[in-house]
Amino acid sequence: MIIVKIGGSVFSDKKGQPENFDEETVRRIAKEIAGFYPDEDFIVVHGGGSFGHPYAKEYGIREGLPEEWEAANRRRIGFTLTHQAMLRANERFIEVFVREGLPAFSVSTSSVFITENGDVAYGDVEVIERLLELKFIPMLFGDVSIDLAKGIEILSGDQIITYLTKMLEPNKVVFLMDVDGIYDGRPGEGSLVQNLTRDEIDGLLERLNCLAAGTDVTGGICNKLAEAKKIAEHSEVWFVNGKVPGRLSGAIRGDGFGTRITG
Ligand SMILES: Nc1ncnc2c1ncn2[C@@H]1O[C@H](COP(=O)(O)OP(=O)(O)OP(=O)(O)O)[C@@H](O)[C@H]1O
Ligand SMILES: C=C(C)CCOP(=O)(O)O
Repeated sequence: MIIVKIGGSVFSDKKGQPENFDEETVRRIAKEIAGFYPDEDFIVVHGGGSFGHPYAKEYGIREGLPEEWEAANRRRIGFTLTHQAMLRANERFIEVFVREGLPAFSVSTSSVFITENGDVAYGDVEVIERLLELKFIPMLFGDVSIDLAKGIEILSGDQIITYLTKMLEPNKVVFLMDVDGIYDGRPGEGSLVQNLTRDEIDGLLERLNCLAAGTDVTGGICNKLAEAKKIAEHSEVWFVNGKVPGRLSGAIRGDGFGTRITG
């Protein structure tokens, strides 16, 4: 089984118009997956991109539910609007995958996971397991979540993958981004790290100025690397450029170009 994360930076321009969707790129990614399906089982998780992130930021979802009624109700509205935006993104993905003959089936993240400060505290993976047995491609997405500590939260696609990896033990996890992999510095300034062991991640996190690296509400590259450290305990992890044809296929085959993290 392979878990593929389609990052928000791959399927949309996060600084562009709200809800812009790069259908061409998503179609090409679907075609690459179709080259390995059904011999290989897949779970696909997509990020928020220009769909969920603007609402999450505008309504301060990560700050949780305040005591005061008016402020809390504004945030409840924002919670719903963020989720609806993610459902619209998800619908676009499902349409493209189905058109390519792939039985992608939407699993609404906020209905199957409960978080505690943004990490999954409880998740029902049985539906996902059954879908896989029946040869579907479960498709999840970064979403809002009911949170045990804060009332409400954002659940990043990256955190979902950590949980799924622990529970389902895939052979490989591939993160698609809009750069060639993990850089030892900012992309364009640092060099591409092609091979990384789990033990080397802490040092890299220290060398990267994590506060400046990501601008979205779920922590950008630093969060991704921190999650990759947990994921690499159970599975090989790849970070590759989802905008470049063939890179996903290379990671799936194991001879790809990007960053490969081993345990
Ligand atoms: N050292 C680094 N290595 C790789 N990418 C980096 C680094 N520093 C900053 N970045 C930026 O991080 C971005 C990827 O993180 P981002 O959170 O946007 O990922 P994503 O998975 O595509 O998005 P989303 O969280 O919306 O799904 C890249 O576009 C890149 O410019
Ligand atoms: C902002 C929302 C709703 C989802 C965030 O998921 P991510 O883009 O995978 O971090």
